[in-house]
Amino acid sequence: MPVDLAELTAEIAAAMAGAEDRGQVARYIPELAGVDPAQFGIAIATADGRMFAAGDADTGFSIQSISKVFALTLALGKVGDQLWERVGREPSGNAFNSIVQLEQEHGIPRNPFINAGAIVVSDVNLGGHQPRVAIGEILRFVHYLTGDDSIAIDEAVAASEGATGYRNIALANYMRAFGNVRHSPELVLGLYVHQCAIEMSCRQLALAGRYLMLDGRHPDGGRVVSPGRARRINALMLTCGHYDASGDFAFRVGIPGKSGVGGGILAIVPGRASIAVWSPGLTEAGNSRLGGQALEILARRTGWSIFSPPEEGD
Ligand SMILES: NC(=O)CC[C@H](N)C(=O)O
Repeated sequence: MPVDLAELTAEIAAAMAGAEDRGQVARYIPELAGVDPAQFGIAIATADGRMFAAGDADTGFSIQSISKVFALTLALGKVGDQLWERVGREPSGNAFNSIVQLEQEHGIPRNPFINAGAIVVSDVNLGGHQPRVAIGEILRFVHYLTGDDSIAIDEAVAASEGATGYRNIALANYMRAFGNVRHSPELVLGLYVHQCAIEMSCRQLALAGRYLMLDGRHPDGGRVVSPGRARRINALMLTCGHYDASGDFAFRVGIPGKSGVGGGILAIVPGRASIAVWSPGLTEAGNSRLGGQALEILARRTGWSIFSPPEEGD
């Protein structure tokens, strides 16, 4: 029998409201340290155009590394498969902000979803312009995907990370030394911290992810990316979207997902659903603790793991 998604989202939100171990809110970006960990939201946009939401699904949060999905989509649109000469496609097995592999691997980051890889993607998206121009382009892309022009950048979060992001400054400079960052690190990071500081609610994020469940199509009929590209972005989300906990996420949930240290996760069930969950407390690996648990329950109850055979009438 098909699952009632209205009931299920409400049930998951209620279970998460009472959860005791909620993880730790990110502290290394000062502006994020003050976010109330008691919050939880979930929103599901389905392929047939319905939306189910529960909990704090309309509260805005910092999407942080989830922005790497949209930035990657734009960069692939600009340089196509040439991007893969500068960024790999393998899980890193290291923390999101690790520098350790870069020396051995000649300044080529393992994948576009760790910070080093996303910084190279920002270098591509900068394309000789001022950060302001490239930031405008990413925001316009998100407006187009959601149909919501109210989505904006939280300038306080961007400034907070810009002032304290010493690891990212190190990563950008290190890759500059290898020639894999081509603009000034300061300009590239200007773009990077602003894209991370985009604020969205679960409902908005679920809308933004729809092209990835629809084989690259915009729900309004246009094409955002080719089917093959949508498939590959989903593959990268499954293998690299949760950093060194990507294997565990695939094991427990079995759905492509991209997390951010703001506590959000965007998860894509190809052909079925674009899901956003948010709870600010994180695991040690920097992924939303309750967000991961919520998706685990959702996948089990719906049979939406990509490793499950499709059920008739579902
Ligand atoms: N995992 C994340 O969300 C990291 C993004 C954050 N802006 C950083 O660069 O550290």
